Amino acid sequence: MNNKTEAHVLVIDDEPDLRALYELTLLREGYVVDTAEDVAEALSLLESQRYEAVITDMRLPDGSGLDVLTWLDEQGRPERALVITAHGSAENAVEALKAGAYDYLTKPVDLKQFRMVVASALGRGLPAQAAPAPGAAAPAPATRKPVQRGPESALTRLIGDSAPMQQVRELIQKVARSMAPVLLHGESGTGKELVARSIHEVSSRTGQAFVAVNCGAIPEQLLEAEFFGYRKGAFTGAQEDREGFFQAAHQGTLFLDEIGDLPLAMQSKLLRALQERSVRPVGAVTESPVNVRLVSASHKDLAAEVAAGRFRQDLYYRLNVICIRVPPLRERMDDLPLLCDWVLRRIAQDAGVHPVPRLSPAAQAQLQSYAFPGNVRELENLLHRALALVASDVIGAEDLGLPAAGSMDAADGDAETLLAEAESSAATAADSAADVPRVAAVIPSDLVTHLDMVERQILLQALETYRYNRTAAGAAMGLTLRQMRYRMARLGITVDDDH
Ligand SMILES: Nc1ncnc2c1ncn2[C@@H]1O[C@H](COP(=O)(O)OP(=O)(O)OP(=O)(O)O)[C@@H](O)[C@H]1O
Repeated sequence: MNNKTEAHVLVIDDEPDLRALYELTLLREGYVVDTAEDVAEALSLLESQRYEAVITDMRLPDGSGLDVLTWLDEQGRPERALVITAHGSAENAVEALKAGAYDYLTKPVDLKQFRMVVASALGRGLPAQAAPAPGAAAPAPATRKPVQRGPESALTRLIGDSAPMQQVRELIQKVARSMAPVLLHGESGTGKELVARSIHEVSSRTGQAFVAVNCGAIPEQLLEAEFFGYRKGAFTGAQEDREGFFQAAHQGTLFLDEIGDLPLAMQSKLLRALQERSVRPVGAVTESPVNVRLVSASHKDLAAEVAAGRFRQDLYYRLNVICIRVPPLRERMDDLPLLCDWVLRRIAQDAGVHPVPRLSPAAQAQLQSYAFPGNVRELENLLHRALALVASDVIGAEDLGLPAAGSMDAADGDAETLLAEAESSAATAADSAADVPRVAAVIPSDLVTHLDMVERQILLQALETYRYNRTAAGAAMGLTLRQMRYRMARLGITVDDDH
């Protein structure tokens, strides 16, 4: 029995047997329980009493569980809501999460899972049997990104006051209050992992594990073992029990980066684990429940991947309950001074350099006019390199190793400074196409992604120039319509009509 709790829980269900079953299960856990059989009775109890959690059936005689959720939201009530949905009704579950439910359970309710989900909603420890198998080794570190734990929280490290970043921050705070899966969409280097980590740290799971996995970095034949663990002797080389990412992230958050890279077979297994909330290690006979909050990310347009048959629609639906778009740096250039400042301070501190070097006005102007196809990661690399090369404590434009003016059109306000500073001819908007090969003046940390981004920019530019006529835009670059279609699909570019 859980003795640290006197939590009040309200159960709403019109079936007397189920109501009694839930009540009894919760009483055994040491909670104080009230029950209601419809929306009206539930609301009258809620008006006179605060609860820590409300568990409601979706279908009720005088309305729906969503009515209770809406009421709680409108009243600004702090109760965490759990919704019980009919079996196979993914729509209901997604709808409930979008309406603000903390989590959902599917009928027929598995009592072990029921206890686990309620405990999680109440921020309590979980039943012992839900924990990973005792003695199981942690997953192979090679496939886990190192956890960077600094004194500052991830949210504090997420620099930027621009409107798009403020929006991202608000969404982080909002989604951290529930268990709803979150899909982060954004180009490489925009800070998706930092956002995922922030969601974890703001949520009640903060003291637990945050496990970050790059799905594209794991060989296909190892995926199942890495995700779900394995038992000793399951295959040659399995010399001990080993837990997978799911067990390692138990009670915490699992961040699946580049989820679009998972092969279809693994997508099915992942979907099953999410639906059942339990995993079966390779070579094990039974499944064990896991309580994991999932955040996934992709730089690909997953909807386009679904349309192309490369990503399971049902999995996409499950992952994409809440989508946060992490904007590219070029869409939030207002944040550049703050970011430069922060990055320079950090690099100088790590390198023991005093005083922290500053950027000359010319260097600032040049950065401001650069497109940053590799986003914040590219900015970091660029400043790292500049700091290593600079002889004084002022970083000049020449230390950045960028073309005289970036691959993007010079920002209006900076054009004069750029003209004055650049020794070579200044770029104008008309020069930008000719500048493209110079985008890689700084050696990219990930060439393939970098080239994809460059290609994407060129295709978009051509499409815009030719009013989204793919045949004309393709022809201008020596591509047939077929080749153009292929490249656009690969890079997730869509246009409305088939021109
Ligand atoms: N808003 C930001 N403030 C401060 N640092 C940031 C910000 N966004 C990104 N960074 C830094 O940029 C680097 C790349 O960020 P991160 O790994 O989160 O990007 P990502 O979108 O997950 O990239 P990828 O898709 O390639 O994995 C990290 O060092 C991160 O700390």
